[in-house]
Amino acid sequence: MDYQAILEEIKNEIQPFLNEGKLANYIPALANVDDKEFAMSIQLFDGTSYHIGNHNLKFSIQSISKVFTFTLALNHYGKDLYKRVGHEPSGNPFNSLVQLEYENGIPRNPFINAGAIVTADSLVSIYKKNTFNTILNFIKKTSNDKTLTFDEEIFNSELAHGFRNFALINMIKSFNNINNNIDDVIDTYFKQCSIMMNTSQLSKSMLFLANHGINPLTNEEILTVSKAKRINSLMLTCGHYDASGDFAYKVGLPGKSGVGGGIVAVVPQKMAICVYSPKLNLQGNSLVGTKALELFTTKTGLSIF
Ligand SMILES: NC(=O)CC[C@H](N)C(=O)O
Repeated sequence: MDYQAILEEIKNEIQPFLNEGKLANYIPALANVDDKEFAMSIQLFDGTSYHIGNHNLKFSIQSISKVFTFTLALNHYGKDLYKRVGHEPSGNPFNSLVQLEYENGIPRNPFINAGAIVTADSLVSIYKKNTFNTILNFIKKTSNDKTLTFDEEIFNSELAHGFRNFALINMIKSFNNINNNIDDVIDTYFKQCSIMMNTSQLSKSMLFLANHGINPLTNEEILTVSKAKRINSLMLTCGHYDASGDFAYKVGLPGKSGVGGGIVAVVPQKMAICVYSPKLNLQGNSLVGTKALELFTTKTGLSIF
């Protein structure tokens, strides 16, 4: 298949949609980006990659980081982790508080903010003050890239404006589902969200999920087959919050979005894809990113269905 030609077609066809959607300005530093930006990368198992747009432009990975932290936590705790965070879609916005009280501080899944905060807490229990470094090193390993860093300004901006996340963590703590100091946990969570990557690095970093847990570029086992299956299914059912059904319907791939405008998607046994465009739809997922992935699976037939 001529992937480069397909990427060119997609770039042409998404042009009208670049005017739609809205930047995530509830974290003020996230709005300091060119809102018409578009980039897309495809990474195959043999090391070949295809790109369109500004694939060297780094953006804040935001909730895409939740895939990495959940992978780390699942590796460490196994099934016990599900006592503290579930694996059902929430049907609610990513930062919603309502369900959490009814459900006694047990977040529905690890990809909504509440679930990612509990996941971060579970990692702080193991790695203490070294938690963020452990997360960053893990992403460096999966992407085979030692240069990754986080953006201090975005981190501080979220720390200063993350009222929702402070409400979530306090509510969860009141149900005894946070074991560590709130500031240490929230610090870890905001830092992981502020990690900066481009579409090329992110597509590489997700390859292990397309290959039964083994990074095909390094042959390193990141996860067992069974755990890789679980994470893919969580990405399919929960990776786009209350638009997960819509994403599965239109795109038909396990995927994870972030409010920084990135989306990663996994084509089992074949490739990982990342697309970036910062303006978001109403559910907080990249509007053009979703459209581009829909065009990709329509043109190539490469959906899981
Ligand atoms: N959906 C997202 O990417 C949300 C992450 C963001 N840091 C927040 O907590 O609000």
